[in-house]
Amino acid sequence: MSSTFNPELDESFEYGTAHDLQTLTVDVPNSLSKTPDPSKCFLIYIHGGAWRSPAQSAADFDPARNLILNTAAYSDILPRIAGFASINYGLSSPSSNPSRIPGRNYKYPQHLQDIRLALDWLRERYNIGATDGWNYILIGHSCGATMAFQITSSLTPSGTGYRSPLAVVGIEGLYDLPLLLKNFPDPFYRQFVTDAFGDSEQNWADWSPVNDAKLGDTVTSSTVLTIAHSDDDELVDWAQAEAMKLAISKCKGKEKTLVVSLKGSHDDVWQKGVGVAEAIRQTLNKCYETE
Ligand SMILES: N[C@@H](CC(=O)c1ccccc1NC=O)C(=O)O
Repeated sequence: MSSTFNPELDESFEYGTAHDLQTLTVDVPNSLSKTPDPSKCFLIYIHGGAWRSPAQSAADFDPARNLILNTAAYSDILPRIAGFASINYGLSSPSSNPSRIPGRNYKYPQHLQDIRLALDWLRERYNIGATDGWNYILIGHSCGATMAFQITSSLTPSGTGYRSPLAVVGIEGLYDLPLLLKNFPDPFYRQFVTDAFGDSEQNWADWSPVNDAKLGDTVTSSTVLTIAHSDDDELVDWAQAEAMKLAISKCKGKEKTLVVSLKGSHDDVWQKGVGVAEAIRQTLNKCYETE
């Protein structure tokens, strides 16, 4: 018997009907059992793009997924992977020129509500993430990393019908929005934060994962929290990763914190795929290291 993952289904589905970005792509074996195999987990990706770039989408996960599936260098982690999913979600638009297209003028927490709908859909359809369901790892790039951590603290309290993710992987993530704006005075940064979160600076701090007191109460002590960042990132600095490391060190799961140093520019890490794939490899190895 080969343990190699052989995707039979690579499809786009609608997880909602409010607009055309409520879709996700799924890549799983057709015969996937509802009964989970505890030696495997699902990889669920949340793309970046500053909550508003029309150029980024669920397809951002393709280069890393293809590397993992087709490159001998990743054959060590392939047996751990039950499938891949990648989520599209509604976007913001410049407040100076608001879009009239449905799903293009989002304000927080609408983006996050779409992520939750997508996860609910995966849970209903494939039993991914249900209390008795498949294990999963949430992976996010840039603002996708922000949302991966934000959504985790609403999924994990008992009674939600979800199990804790095996890991949360933040790549080139935004974790402390006031600090980001302080370190990057270019008006573009303030603009995209305002477009997504409105004018209230308090709101920016409240939504920053570094200030999420619930994260530590909700993840289990075995949840791996990965902060991956590249020295070559020209758009987001290490100060974000450092701030999140400090915040995580106060969590119950701190012994499972993993810091991964990547190479390549902010967008190289997903466009070339090596950075995202490498963060996933190290995370999976950490998740299963005690076996
Ligand atoms: N390529 C994006 C820029 C972008 O995504 C970005 C820029 C600075 C800091 C973070 C960013 N994205 C995070 O999700 C754009 O064209 O809007």
